[in-house]
Amino acid sequence: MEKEMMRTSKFKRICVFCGSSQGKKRSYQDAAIELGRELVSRDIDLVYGGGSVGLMGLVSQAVYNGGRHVLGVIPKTLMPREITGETVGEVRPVADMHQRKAEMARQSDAFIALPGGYGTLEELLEVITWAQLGIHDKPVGLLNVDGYYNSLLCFIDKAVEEGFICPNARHIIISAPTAKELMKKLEEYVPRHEIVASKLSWEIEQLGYPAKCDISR
Ligand SMILES: C/C(=C\CNc1ncnc2c1ncn2[C@@H]1O[C@H](COP(=O)(O)O)[C@@H](O)[C@H]1O)CO
Repeated sequence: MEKEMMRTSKFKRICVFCGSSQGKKRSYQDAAIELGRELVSRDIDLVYGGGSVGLMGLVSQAVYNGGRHVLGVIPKTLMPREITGETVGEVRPVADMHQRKAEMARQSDAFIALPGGYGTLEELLEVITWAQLGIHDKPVGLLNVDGYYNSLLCFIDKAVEEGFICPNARHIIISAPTAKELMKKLEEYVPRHEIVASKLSWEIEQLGYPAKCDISR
């Protein structure tokens, strides 16, 4: 009870998308560990794609070492240790990649993408699209370590300029260079975009979303 009153964040669980590789620069690895520690310092639990490979292993180990709960959501096909390594904390096996993304989203109050490749980009763009459509109203953060995502952010600005993303929807992505700055922005985030359809009008059962969300607008 006392611990609950001292809670330093409005988020209970954050989903982190990140590379299954470590990347070439030490700064990417340091940022994954720093993000894990930042979540711990704010009493936030981790949801992620499971396993110990790449940045995924570093962020999950940092959160686990800090005493917070770690939930790895992993398709059964990727479960063999030789593919993804050991998962610390709780492992939730799911049937496929679609179920994994729905379950990671359902379990989390916000999303953060660290540097990564195709898998990370796909996960990030999907939760942004879902926010735009009104499937969820959870904040989406981009940890832009050493400017790794500058070209993606420029591309998104170009899409706004060219009329493919509406200016208010540009604000769905919250970016910052450090975990501390990003967490501060995520805590303060208020959606500005028009949603296409209310969360409740989506196929809630199919997407696995609870009828009521912890984070309200
Ligand atoms: C492809 C390789 C290993 C596969 N191992 C993975 N284990 C767990 N989760 C994974 C794996 N690969 C992708 N994911 C998910 O996508 C994101 C990382 O993908 P990226 O392409 O490396 O950015 C991550 O958030 C997971 O949810 C050999 O490297």
